[in-house]
Amino acid sequence: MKDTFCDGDISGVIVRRLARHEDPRGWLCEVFRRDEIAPEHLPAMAYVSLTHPGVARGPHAHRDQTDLFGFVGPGTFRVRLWDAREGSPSRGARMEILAGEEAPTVVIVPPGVVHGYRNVGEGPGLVFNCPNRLYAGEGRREPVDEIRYEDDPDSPFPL
Ligand SMILES: Cc1cn([C@H]2C[C@H](O)[C@@H](COP(=O)(O)OP(=O)(O)O[C@H]3O[C@H](C)C(=O)[C@H](O)[C@H]3O)O2)c(=O)[nH]c1=O
Repeated sequence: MKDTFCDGDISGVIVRRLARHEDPRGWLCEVFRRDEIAPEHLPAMAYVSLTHPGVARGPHAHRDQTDLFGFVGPGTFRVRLWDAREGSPSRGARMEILAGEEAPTVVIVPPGVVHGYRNVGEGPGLVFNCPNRLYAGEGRREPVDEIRYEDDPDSPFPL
């Protein structure tokens, strides 16, 4: 397992800062559009999770799934990604992104890229994900496509 990483862009990771359309009622952000997203990234489902202040989710990786994370608030997250993929042109690269209420952002994470995020705000934070694969497959009949590192005391992926 690769265990030394340097700051740098990770091949295939897309970070899209969202335009927030504000008016006296509040704001609106487009999250994704079929005419602006690669067909292979089109979502198969969506979920939303709430994370308490100071708490992290991940680091995880997927063998086949691409994640499309949306950080639009409430809350602020420190997102970290690592490229440990054999043969990747950016193997050894790591990225850190601050995202959430003040910086609405979509992060597209290709298969094999290790990723996770920590709520670095003062209150609970919401994140949604629109992955391109169904969780546990059709009818939830398949093994979950997920490699979890959070319980590895020697994990080279600190959140
Ligand atoms: C993702 C998912 C989870 N679940 C259930 C399974 C567990 O009973 C509970 C919590 O799931 P998990 O511990 O996997 O949640 P996280 O640790 O936040 O992981 C998620 O966020 C990290 C950053 C990831 O990258 C994973 O893709 C994603 O699983 O929700 C479902 O029922 N459907 C789903 O689509």
